[in-house]
Amino acid sequence: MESTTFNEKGNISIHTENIFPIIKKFLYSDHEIFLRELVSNAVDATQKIKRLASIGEYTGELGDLKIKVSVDKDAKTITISDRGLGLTAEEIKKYINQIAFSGALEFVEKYKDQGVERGAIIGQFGLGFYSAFMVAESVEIISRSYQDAPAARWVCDGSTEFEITGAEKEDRGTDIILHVAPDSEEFLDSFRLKSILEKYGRFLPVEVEFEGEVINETEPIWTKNPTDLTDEDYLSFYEKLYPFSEKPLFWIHLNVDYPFNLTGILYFPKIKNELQLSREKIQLYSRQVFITDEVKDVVPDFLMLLHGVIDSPDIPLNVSRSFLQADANVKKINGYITRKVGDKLVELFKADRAAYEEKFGDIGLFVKYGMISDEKFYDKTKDIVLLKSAGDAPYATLDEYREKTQATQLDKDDNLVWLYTTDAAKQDAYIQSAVSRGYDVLVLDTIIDPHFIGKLEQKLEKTSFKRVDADSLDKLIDKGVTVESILTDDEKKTLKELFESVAGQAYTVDVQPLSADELPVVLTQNEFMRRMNDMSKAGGQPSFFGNMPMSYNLIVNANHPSILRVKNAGDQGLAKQLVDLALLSQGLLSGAGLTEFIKRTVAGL
Ligand SMILES: Nc1ncnc2c1ncn2[C@@H]1O[C@H](COP(=O)(O)OP(=O)(O)OP(=O)(O)O)[C@@H](O)[C@H]1O
Repeated sequence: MESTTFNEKGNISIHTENIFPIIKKFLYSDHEIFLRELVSNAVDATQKIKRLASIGEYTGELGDLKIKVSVDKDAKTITISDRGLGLTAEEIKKYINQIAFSGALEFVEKYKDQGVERGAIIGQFGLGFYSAFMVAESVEIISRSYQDAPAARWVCDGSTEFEITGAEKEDRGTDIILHVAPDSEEFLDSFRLKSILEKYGRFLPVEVEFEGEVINETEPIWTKNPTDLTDEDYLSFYEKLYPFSEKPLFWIHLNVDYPFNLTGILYFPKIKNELQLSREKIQLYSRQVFITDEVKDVVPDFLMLLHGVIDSPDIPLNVSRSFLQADANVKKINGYITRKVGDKLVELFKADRAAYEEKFGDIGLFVKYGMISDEKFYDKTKDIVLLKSAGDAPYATLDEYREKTQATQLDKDDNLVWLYTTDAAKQDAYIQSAVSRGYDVLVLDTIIDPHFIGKLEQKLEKTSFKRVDADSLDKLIDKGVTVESILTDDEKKTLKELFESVAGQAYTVDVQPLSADELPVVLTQNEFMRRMNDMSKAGGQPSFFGNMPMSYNLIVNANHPSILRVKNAGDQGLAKQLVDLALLSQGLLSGAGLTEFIKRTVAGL
């Protein structure tokens, strides 16, 4: 067969009339973004003229550099005016007519040897200007360059045709005039316009004036040197970002310029309840332009609980989510933030343990969440995570707690068993009997704790966790001591049947010889089954275990005097009473069962 021998190279051609509507429609999902883009361009133009002046390329007066935004409802126009470097007719043709040819990048390239860093200039894609067409049916540029050239006027109605002519303009700088399209007249509302300006431009580095008022703060504290700032500065900035919030516990000033650029301040909020967690969010900025408060992919999940500001020109902004997740810079930023937060916590712990302990109620959630979700964070914070015991014992670190329990809570195989309660009030009876045996009981009652327990079991050698009601005391920490049974196997069988008939089918009955100091009947929940059940409830997904009812065991203490009485007299009434007491201590006796129990008890008084 003859082989094909095509070999041709060429350029793929794009027809602008096809691509233009796509840019207009889909470049940004949110139409209000046009204002962010145009004001950013004005900021860039202003920064550029300042830079040119500072390196002696521009020797004229800089004058008032305020950017002015105005709206004319009758003429249906929005105007953005700057006193930046301006554009000559040639430059308009070059930078504006060529979509995706960014003058910003070219400027940085040209002047980088004279100290212009990438970070000073916002634009990077050469697309932002066209977002104007999302809201305007035609756009005018009237500009006068700082260079000796006549002013120029460019008009385009959103088709691929444009017109460029001379213009009258005294001042250096650029006016962008949007002739707002009928379907976008909402943007002619000055409240709306002002709120968009404030949202995106609140911390822009050049003053922006709207209706006679400067709407921004040009030097927000995250751009300053931490040594020049006081606690008051940080607190009042927090108040500005999140009015009416409680004071944050502490904060971290982020500042890195290699291998990526990032500044910001992260605050640890005081958490009042777990539901409120995601209400106030971290705000993401790029060169002081607000981008979003959906920082999901930029900030590690567990740090979403924090508040504050992150500013980085290295986060790709105009691209899709999936790209963001895969972006190497974003990954590095994630790692950096995680490390900084870990460092700060260690520093607080070391500097003043008492103060750290006081805050731990609030920050415990971050620390545990972080330890679960990030190995490096686990390593960093494993020595400063604190455990709290029931009663009034002080907080202990993992090592301290190991030391504390080593002598008393080792089982026969040398495994350390850490007992815990998920509800100290409900499980009080169990806690008290464990404590009277000389055991310690941890309080692990937050939503994150089941996962935290799982993580610790995976990381700590020969250590397991059991909830205080998971078994009889003798079995919770199995010391391998066999308690002799007073009863024969036959007698135990009889007792088992008797208790089964009294307890009903919901409970499995197990007759065991336990120490005499244990209760006559204890209701327990197998640790493994209970965890499976809890997990599937928390995950909201039906699972194999989730579909099964909670399983409870009634452990009958074959060595308890009351049980011997039940056996000797075949006393069903006493058996019922003992079972009800066990149910009561788990909060499982209610309704008719409870009423009967009360009646029976009162009658016996
Ligand atoms: N107000 C202005 N004054 C002077 N030059 C401007 C002005 N607005 C736009 N330009 C020039 O036009 C170019 C293209 O602007 P455009 O907003 O499309 O892209 P960009 O700002 O470079 O990048 P991005 O897409 O990230 O905004 C700019 O790089 C700049 O050179």
